[in-house]
Amino acid sequence: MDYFAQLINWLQPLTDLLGRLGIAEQQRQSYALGILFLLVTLLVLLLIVLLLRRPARPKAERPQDETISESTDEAPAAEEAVAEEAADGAVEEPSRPAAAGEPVAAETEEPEPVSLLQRMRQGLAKTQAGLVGRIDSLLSGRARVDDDLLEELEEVLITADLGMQTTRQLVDAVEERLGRSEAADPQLVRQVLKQEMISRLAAVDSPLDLEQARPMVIMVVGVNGVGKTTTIGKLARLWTSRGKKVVLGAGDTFRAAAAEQLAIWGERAGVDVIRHAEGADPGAVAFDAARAAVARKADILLLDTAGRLHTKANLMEELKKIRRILEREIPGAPHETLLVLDATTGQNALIQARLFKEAVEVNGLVLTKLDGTARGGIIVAIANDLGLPVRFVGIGEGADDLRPFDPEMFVRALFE
Ligand SMILES: Nc1nc2c(ncn2[C@@H]2O[C@H](COP(=O)(O)OP(=O)(O)OP(=O)(O)O)[C@@H](O)[C@H]2O)c(=O)[nH]1
Repeated sequence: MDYFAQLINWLQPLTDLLGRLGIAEQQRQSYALGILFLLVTLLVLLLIVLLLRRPARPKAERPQDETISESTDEAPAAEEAVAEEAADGAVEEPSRPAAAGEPVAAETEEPEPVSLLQRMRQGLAKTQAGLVGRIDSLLSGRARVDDDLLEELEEVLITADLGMQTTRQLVDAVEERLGRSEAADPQLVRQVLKQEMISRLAAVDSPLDLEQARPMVIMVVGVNGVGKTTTIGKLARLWTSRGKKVVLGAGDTFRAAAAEQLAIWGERAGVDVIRHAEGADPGAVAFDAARAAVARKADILLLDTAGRLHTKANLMEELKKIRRILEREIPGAPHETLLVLDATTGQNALIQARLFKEAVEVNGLVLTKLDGTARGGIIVAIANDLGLPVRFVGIGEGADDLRPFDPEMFVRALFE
């Protein structure tokens, strides 16, 4: 009640003013209260409007300054020239720009919660259990290195997808370095295997040199569903976060969703995607992508290709044709032909690698889906048998789950 009396007191000047305006005395207080209520409501509304109109956070800067419309500028020239190479002239679709204001950079700034080694260990947990876990149980309780132990070791390595050739070499190395003496400590077997695996992987290891050309043209090949498109998206993200200007070419015109999937990755990474209509000639995409990469002064052109069986000669011919088109547009291109292999397919990945290597000049490998398999030992088999460097490994579906391959870290993640 006191409060009400006080309020009436505060409103006295307003009540007086209403009196001067000729409002009857009985109505002055209710008018004054009504006016007060209106003013408070207006004030609250004003505050809400001001809060809603607060300026948005500054937008993340796009890694490249050219607009996608340039891609359409080049289209006539590109189509004209492609018509010579490709009978079925493709229709250029403008590539998709990054969504306006999308905080592209924000995603790349996430703090690394666990160390690289730790993350690699998590990704390789299944292979760790299937390979090193089995080696450890084989060695536990043994008193010496003898024929039985070596035979069982051979079996473990073969069933863990290290392949005949690599298994034989590893077992021979153990035998050579430890002998079959009474004194040899079986626990040393573990040490020898670890060192041998590191040295075999390191012997063919060579990180991808992105500075060898500009634009550095990377053609990505592999069978269906191994993770080519995903790998390209992850690489685009990785390299743009390191200040490289990347252009993507959606050369998989066969699978309906492939170009769309690549466009989404392109948007996330803030890079241009050169794409044509579904079913178009992949050679035409390669041509336009090469032209666009040069025109836009890109550091890297990543070209996706449709998944194909290594056994289909006509599809392998198509890859050769794409190579020729790239080479004609950019001398030396493709500078890297990256073969993507699905680690979960084990020995089949080794067969694919062999056949792709014979058909097109594969320079490097990407092993994906290591997180989903106990067959990660296949990496040692492929690198050792084929003498090809593993450039990257996929240890999850997340955008940051593609890691540059480091032989020592890989083997340490398995053994330690
Ligand atoms: N767990 C896991 N999944 C992955 C990894 N890399 C790719 N994938 C998944 O594998 C599936 C196939 O990947 P895509 O990139 O579409 O494969 P693609 O080779 O382009 O397929 P095609 O166009 O059919 O040849 C997707 O669901 C990816 O998320 C990885 O390292 N780990």
